[in-house]
Amino acid sequence: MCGVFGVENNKDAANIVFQGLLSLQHRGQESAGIISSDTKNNITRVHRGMGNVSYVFKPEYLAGLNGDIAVGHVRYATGGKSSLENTQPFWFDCKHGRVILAHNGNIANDKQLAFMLQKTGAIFAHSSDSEHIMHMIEREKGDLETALPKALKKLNGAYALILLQGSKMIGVRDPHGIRSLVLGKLGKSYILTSETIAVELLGGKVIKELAPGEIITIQKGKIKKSYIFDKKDKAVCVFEQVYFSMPASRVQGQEVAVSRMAMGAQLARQMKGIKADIAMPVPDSGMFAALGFAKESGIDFEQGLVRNHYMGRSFIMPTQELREHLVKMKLFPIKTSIMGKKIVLVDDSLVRGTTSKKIVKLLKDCGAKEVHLALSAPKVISPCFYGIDTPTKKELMSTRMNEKDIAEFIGAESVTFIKINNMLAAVAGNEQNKKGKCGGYCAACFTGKYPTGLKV
Ligand SMILES: O=P(O)(O)OC[C@H]1O[C@H](OP(=O)(O)OP(=O)(O)O)[C@H](O)[C@@H]1O
Ligand SMILES: NC(=O)CC[C@H](N)C(=O)O
Ligand code: SF4
Ligand SMILES: [Mg+2]
Repeated sequence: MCGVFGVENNKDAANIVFQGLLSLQHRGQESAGIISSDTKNNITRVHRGMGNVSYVFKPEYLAGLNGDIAVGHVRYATGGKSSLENTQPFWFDCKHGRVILAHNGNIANDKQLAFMLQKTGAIFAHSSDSEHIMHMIEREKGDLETALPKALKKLNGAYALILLQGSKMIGVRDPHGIRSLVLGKLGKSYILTSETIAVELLGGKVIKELAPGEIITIQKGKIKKSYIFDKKDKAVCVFEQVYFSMPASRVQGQEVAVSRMAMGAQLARQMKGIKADIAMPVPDSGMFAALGFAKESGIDFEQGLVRNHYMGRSFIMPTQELREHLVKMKLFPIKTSIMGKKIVLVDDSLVRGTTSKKIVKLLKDCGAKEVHLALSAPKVISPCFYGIDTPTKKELMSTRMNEKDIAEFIGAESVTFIKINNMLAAVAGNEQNKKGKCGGYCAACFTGKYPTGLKV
């Protein structure tokens, strides 16, 4: 995950980035940073810290970040520990002058790269995979824009990058387009960011989602160059549709809320004939799937769980202890809605099982008669190496248990996962899905087939 946001040609650059990061907070809660440059006087200003955006950027820090170009990052660690030293953006003084880098994604061959780089004299200042990208660029001949595609071809993984060099802002999307990058316009400034909502909330206009393998160079309000440096089969992360993105954002042109409702409707068709009093969402991310389920099945939608919005997302917390604590603290039951009811509980996904176990118990403690858990994502059976922290198979509940065992373990009457083709049929860019392929989407965590050819 992680969120990136860059803006150029704007006197209020850091403040715009700050607002952009606020709207991307759901993509990374561990740390946040902004680097701005005053390009006339060649001054770079940096502020990074652990915690949420509004906590890190107290007004006095934000006020000190003046400049006309800036980039920001919210981090969900996947490579290297969750620490201040790994908080992005990073800046480097190198043969290309001062270069600033923000990365969403994960480099799967980072260990091999690190070994090679260190052996040949590299000194690392960070322990995250993102630094390796810059080292690789620096080893290539030519100016930054010449070196960039040569270096990127040596990476195996997923990346949406924003680089700043003087008044230039460069955006890169990996050859499969696994991670997203959106181009927007705000007055005379261009924006590059992870989600459409971050542009639109500021009153800007979304121009396009960058194409897989696209590099775009923008300078002083003008697009200087845009080309495809490497094109592979499109494989956009389907989990953006399932869980990561804001429902109001568009992924491959389709509003995420629409995709989630369609997934819920597909689930209802799969579970046709189920007898229940209410369809209840697990907020937040299960909300639209439950709505779709209720509409399609005719079972009443009822919100029996209320989320505390002052607390973050549990799945992206860095330790199991923190995840368990957060799930416990963040959902309140509405007892009147729950007591004596047969409930279809709709959530977007079951990964480690942390959420489901706690919630089913909560509902049963409040007097629910039956709980049938319905998931709008298929079984997660393989780790993600592209920017999600599910590094080992043994952490994934569906690799150890079938539906019956999971139901027993979490205390539910039944558990149903959406079938993979039904999920893919619900999302946009799905022409090939009808032929039974994951056309346009990466679904490796459900299939074990990695678009970049990784083997586990
Ligand atoms: O099986 P698990 O390992 O518990 O992971 C899956 C759960 O985690 C996510 O919720 P999260 O609390 O992160 O975010 P949300 O509030 O946006 O739903 C997701 O929506 C599922 O509820
Ligand atoms: N989730 C992400 O995009 C993380 C970016 C990078 N791999 C890091 O750990 O900082
Ligand atoms: S493996 Fe899963 S979470 Fe990772 S990029 Fe692919 S679809 Fe997304
Ligand atoms: Mg959830």
